[in-house]
Amino acid sequence: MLPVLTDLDHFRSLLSQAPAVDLGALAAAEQRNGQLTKPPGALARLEQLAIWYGGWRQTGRPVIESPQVVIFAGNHGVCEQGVSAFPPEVTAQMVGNFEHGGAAINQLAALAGARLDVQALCLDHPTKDFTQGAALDEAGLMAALQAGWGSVDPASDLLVVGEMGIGNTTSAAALAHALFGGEAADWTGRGTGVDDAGLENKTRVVREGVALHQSAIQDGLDALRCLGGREIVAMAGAIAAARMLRIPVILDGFICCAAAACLAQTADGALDHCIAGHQSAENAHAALLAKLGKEPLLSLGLRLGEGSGAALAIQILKGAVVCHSGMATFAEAGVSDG
Ligand SMILES: O=C(O)c1ccc[n+]([C@@H]2O[C@H](COP(=O)([O-])O)[C@@H](O)[C@H]2O)c1
Ligand SMILES: Cc1cc2nc[nH]c2cc1C
Repeated sequence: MLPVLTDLDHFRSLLSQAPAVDLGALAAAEQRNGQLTKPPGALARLEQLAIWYGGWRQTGRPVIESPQVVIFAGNHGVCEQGVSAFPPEVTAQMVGNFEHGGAAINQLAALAGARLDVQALCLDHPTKDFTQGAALDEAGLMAALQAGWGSVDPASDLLVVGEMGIGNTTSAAALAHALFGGEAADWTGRGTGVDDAGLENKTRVVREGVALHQSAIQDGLDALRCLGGREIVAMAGAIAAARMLRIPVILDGFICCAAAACLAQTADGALDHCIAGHQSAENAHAALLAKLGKEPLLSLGLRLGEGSGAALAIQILKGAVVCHSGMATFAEAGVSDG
């Protein structure tokens, strides 16, 4: 059962005492892997994925039966600074599209056999423009965290979190810059497709926003309050809830990874139950994945968000797990093991 979140310090303490991978299950999965009818290591990364998944699911012979995809949507005051190629009303319009089954994620979640949930977070009340003040107050941060925390189905066995939010690559870039330093330009990309002048303006916005808040940011949760959008905060809440429930997570693109980075910069090892589904085309995603120590499963140049790359990667993880749990051992199949 998931505890009810009381306040931010409660969340911090839950993160720091989160369950670890089950070492017994990990050993059992490793042992089974060594007996399967293939040359040692021939399934390469698929073998490591299945063992990792079994460790978190606490079994040496895991199955994936009930994946869940949750998409959070939020609106961003920083759009007033002209940081996106699209207008903010597209966020609510796309929520309608998700609800009617017309978006890419609807197709990809269905293909992966995943349940899809959509949560629109106060779309009529954008966060404050973070170049003017903190994006959220503490109550707003808590509410969005709680929305994510409460969205995870305890009966699911794999989680993908996705997002929709015009302007959110600016917020994600600011979070990465605040958490990992460097220059604003290192973390700022074209998002939905701003031109060169747009990119320059967006980089200025990221630089100014981070300069305004840096002294107030001690950890990832401070960063989320100052610079985050509600959908980014909610993704962090859902990823943390999945950890409490021992549900492995596949991370999506740049914005999802910025949310995840806020957890990693709040408690060591907070992303041990996560793998990177893909590397998106957003400029800084590769650098962010490197900071997280995550190797993406796919690199298709996607830059859609919505959890789409991670939903596609469910199929890779399913492939790993069906081989691991369904293959015969050398002894069972009567194959000589060399
Ligand atoms: O997932 C990514 O890496 C990604 C890269 C570029 C754009 N997006 C999507 O595009 C939207 C944000 O782009 P922008 O230009 O409005 O900041 C948001 O809805 C994201 O889902 C997503
Ligand atoms: C149309 C559209 C669809 C999206 N899905 C995720 N982000 C998006 C941004 C736009 C602009």
